[in-house]
Amino acid sequence: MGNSGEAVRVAGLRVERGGRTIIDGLDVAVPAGQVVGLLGPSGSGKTTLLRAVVGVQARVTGEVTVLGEPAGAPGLRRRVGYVTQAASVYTDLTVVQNLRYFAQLAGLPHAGAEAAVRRAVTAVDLGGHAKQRVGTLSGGERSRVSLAAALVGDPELLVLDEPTVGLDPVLRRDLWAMFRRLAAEGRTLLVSSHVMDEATQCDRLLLLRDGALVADTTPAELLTTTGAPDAERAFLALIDQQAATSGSTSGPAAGEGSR
Ligand SMILES: Nc1ncnc2c1ncn2[C@@H]1O[C@H](COP(=O)(O)OP(=O)(O)OP(=O)(O)O)[C@@H](O)[C@H]1O
Repeated sequence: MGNSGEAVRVAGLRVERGGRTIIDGLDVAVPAGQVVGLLGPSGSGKTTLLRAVVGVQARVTGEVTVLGEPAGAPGLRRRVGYVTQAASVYTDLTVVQNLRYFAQLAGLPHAGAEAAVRRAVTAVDLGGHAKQRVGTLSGGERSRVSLAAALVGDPELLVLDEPTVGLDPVLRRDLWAMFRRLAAEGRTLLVSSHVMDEATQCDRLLLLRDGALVADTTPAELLTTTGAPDAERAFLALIDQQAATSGSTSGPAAGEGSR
């Protein structure tokens, strides 16, 4: 992984979407081999940042370095797995057919592909649905197929945009256990969520609000610095603190439109 232990480095990132500046001068690093949670309210810029990391976001300025290469570089295609919020798999194919296709895209040799597909199906607990057409799966099952599609090529960096939305507590727990396992094996996971209790499962937390970093911390540090009893209240406390200190200088920090 090299690159001084960083999987991702973002420097001076600025992103415009629909004529608005969504992110304005963001600096942040994601250490390699960790599960890093990207948390923040709806509209805070999580997806935009993830898209910049994966290299699919237009109108980006600044530097985004991923596994030592510029974001979106062709050499990263097989090293980075990205799971979007909307399931991006083929509804007319079965689970296994989808995964075989993604294995091919990832350039896996035929011999290794079947084993990789089986591993991915097991990892997301879809063994019982392997031969089912994706179009007939439930929403949660379908999003797990997307996750499996990203896992099948065994990428070094997994960028997951709210992978646990719509999943029941047991599945969420199991998926987080899998994220932890993947990190223990040396992979890096950048996972967005607005479920604050998921924060406790991360090694590091990046808290985003209005496209700016409110905190780059650990779950334990977040609780001690704020004195809050849980991640949700800690986040709210940080927002209040920030609004109190920066409200007069940085515009609408405590105002309406931040959702
Ligand atoms: N194509 C676009 N044109 C204009 N504004 C956009 C566009 N795409 C996103 N935005 C705005 O950019 C901001 C950040 O959006 P983004 O999807 O990154 O937020 P998010 O934190 O991922 O939100 P959520 O948790 O709801 O998915 C939002 O205010 C959104 O309305």
